[in-house]
Amino acid sequence: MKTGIVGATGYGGAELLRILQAHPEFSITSLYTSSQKGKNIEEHYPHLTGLFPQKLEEINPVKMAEETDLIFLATPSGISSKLAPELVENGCSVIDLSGDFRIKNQAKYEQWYKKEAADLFWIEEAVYSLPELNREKVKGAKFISNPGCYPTATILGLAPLVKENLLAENSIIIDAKSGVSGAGQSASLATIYSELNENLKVYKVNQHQHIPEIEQMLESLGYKSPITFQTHLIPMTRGIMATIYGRIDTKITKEEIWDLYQQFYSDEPFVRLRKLGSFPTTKEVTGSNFCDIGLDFDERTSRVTIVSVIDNLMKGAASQAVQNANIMFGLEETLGLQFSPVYP
Ligand SMILES: NC(=O)C1=CN([C@@H]2O[C@H](COP(=O)(O)OP(=O)(O)OC[C@H]3O[C@@H](n4cnc5c(N)ncnc54)[C@H](OP(=O)(O)O)[C@@H]3O)[C@@H](O)[C@H]2O)C=CC1
Ligand SMILES: CC(=O)N[C@@H](CCC(=O)OP(=O)(O)O)C(=O)O
Repeated sequence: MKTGIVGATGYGGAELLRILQAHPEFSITSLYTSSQKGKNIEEHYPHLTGLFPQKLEEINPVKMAEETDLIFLATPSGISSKLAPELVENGCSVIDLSGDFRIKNQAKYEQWYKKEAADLFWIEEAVYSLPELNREKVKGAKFISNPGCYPTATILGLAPLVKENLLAENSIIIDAKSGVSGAGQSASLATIYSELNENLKVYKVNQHQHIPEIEQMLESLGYKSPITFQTHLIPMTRGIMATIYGRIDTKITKEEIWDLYQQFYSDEPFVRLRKLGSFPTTKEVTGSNFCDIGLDFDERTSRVTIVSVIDNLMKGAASQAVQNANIMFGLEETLGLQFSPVYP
């Protein structure tokens, strides 16, 4: 399949290049840029020296749709809302890694992203796909909206309990931490070494744009109340840890909760559960498409603690996008994604 990437010079795009280089079905034929036309990707990323001969081309949706079967949009929010519809209309399949088509309510998108929403028709056309929860909708789809990084870790951590309606109203609190690559490649004061090194920062308190995405998905699974969701920047390059708390009012034991998770994820190739009372670290999923989950239940407080980790650039972005591409094209879901995490 002829495959193109827009935003290959960014971090998510670079991970797409790494994964697709070894993929047996998706062949990278074209790379597109808004700022580096005519250059080779190795001028931007020396670690890719000698690997991708094609020059970066300018963005022209009609031409792109003629040249490729599938385009990954690894662009900032506010870009794909314009680009994706033209590509799909011209017959190209699209997977958008940005937030532009995830939130199905335009007013909510504008409130949280502080940007103009995409056209409602195209928001509805885009299939939001967290494969473990809605892969059926993806088969044969032409246009996929890939989930956000924090939502992936959070929703996978909560889904088994939410689907069983076990969490009390207004009881979910998510304390999430991300490595700095989550902010992309462009430098900002918050992410430079001297600001971040040996430091821990909370940011976007009660204002994170992933709140409506998580709430939308939890609502579709049956949890109707708002969540408390806070994010922290931690001095490491990659990884997200979402530590999730919720209250369970039904009489239940921790072993029963763990059994529920085991059953829910028993056939999932990319969700790994730790033994009851053991918890994953971010390094244990680095460079992979895994989401690792550990949990405990405190019978004194009736509170469950769930720890869910992913690599933000992989299961949180690029490798999940490839998982979606595999499903879209009727391929084995794990194709090109069966590699171990990078450790240590
Ligand atoms: N980083 C992460 O962990 C995650 C990121 N995402 C989302 O994925 C997308 C990409 O993120 P990330 O790779 O981190 O971001 P980066 O900032 O690292 O890269 C984004 C790329 O987009 C391209 N770009 C910038 N402006 C435009 C434009 N006007 N038109 C077309 N392309 C443009 C740039 O490439 P060029 O200059 O060559 O055009 C740039 O390299 C974002 O929407 C992000 O929110 C989602 C989940 C996790
Ligand atoms: C560490 C860091 O800054 N992370 C980013 C991740 C967001 C992202 O990837 O943007 P989307 O809304 O397109 O998913 C943030 O918190 O805003």
